Amino acid sequence: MPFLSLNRVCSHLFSLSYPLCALMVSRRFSWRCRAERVSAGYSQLEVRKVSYRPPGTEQNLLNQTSLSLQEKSFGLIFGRSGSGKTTLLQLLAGLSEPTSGSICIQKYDDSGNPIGLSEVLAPQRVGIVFQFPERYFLSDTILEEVTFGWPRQKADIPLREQLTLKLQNAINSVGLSAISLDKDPQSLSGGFKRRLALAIQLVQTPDLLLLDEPLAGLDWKARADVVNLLKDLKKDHTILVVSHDLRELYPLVDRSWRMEMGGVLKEEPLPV
Ligand SMILES: Nc1ncnc2c1ncn2[C@@H]1O[C@H](COP(=O)(O)OP(=O)(O)OP(=O)(O)O)[C@@H](O)[C@H]1O
Repeated sequence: MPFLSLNRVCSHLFSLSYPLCALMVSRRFSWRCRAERVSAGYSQLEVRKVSYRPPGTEQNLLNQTSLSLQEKSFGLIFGRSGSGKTTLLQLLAGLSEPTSGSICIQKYDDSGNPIGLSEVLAPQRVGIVFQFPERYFLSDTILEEVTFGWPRQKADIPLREQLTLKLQNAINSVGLSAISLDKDPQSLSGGFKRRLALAIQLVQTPDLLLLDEPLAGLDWKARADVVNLLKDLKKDHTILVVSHDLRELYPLVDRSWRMEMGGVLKEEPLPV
């Protein structure tokens, strides 16, 4: 199969002509820019006194955990193995329910005053990349992997337009646009597999991106590559990472917390 450009892919995927795809994408970009210019204030992820005890067990894995993370900033949770870091990410992603406490998004005006009530963080607004995400790739091509579960021929024009834009944004933002989308995901290098794992989440346009040990198992070159990518993604996304690789991620970090054994979270500068 020849190299598939993004425009070609869009038309192939949704049965549209290339000029129509290009028009849809450029129109959407101009709407987006206009919408961004008028926005004011900011929103913040707020975890409020969350405790978690798995059903049928006697012990809390998380105890009165609280944190807040402003949009478009980078938070890092570190701490000993088994302290509860991944458990917290799972709660944020909606994979388990807190036993008590709340996880929400609060909006603020430019002076830092809360606007209205906080909203519960819906699972569909969160993207999570697990440790070693490449182990969960299912498809034969990058395109199928990123668009897994999408409607094919039957989608109406507005939906096709929306999906085309999402695909283009996700592929561009992780730097995969120079790679043929018909490539087998398993043939990619370690660093590019991580890029693909991020694109799979970004295509859903999440408000919050959660990453569990994003540098684990990569060689030094791929690690540097992923750190640079995260630095770029931070400009447009709110990112919360669990990692032991403190030195490499240090330059990106806006806020950090230590998870102590027993699931107690404390805000603390990185010990590097
Ligand atoms: N469903 C469950 N039921 C009971 N115990 C659990 C459950 N899930 C996790 N645990 C335990 O909770 C503790 C915290 O696990 P978690 O994976 O969150 O730790 P972690 O800090 O992410 O560790 P690591 O850095 O090794 O990934 C561990 O002791 C784990 O065995």
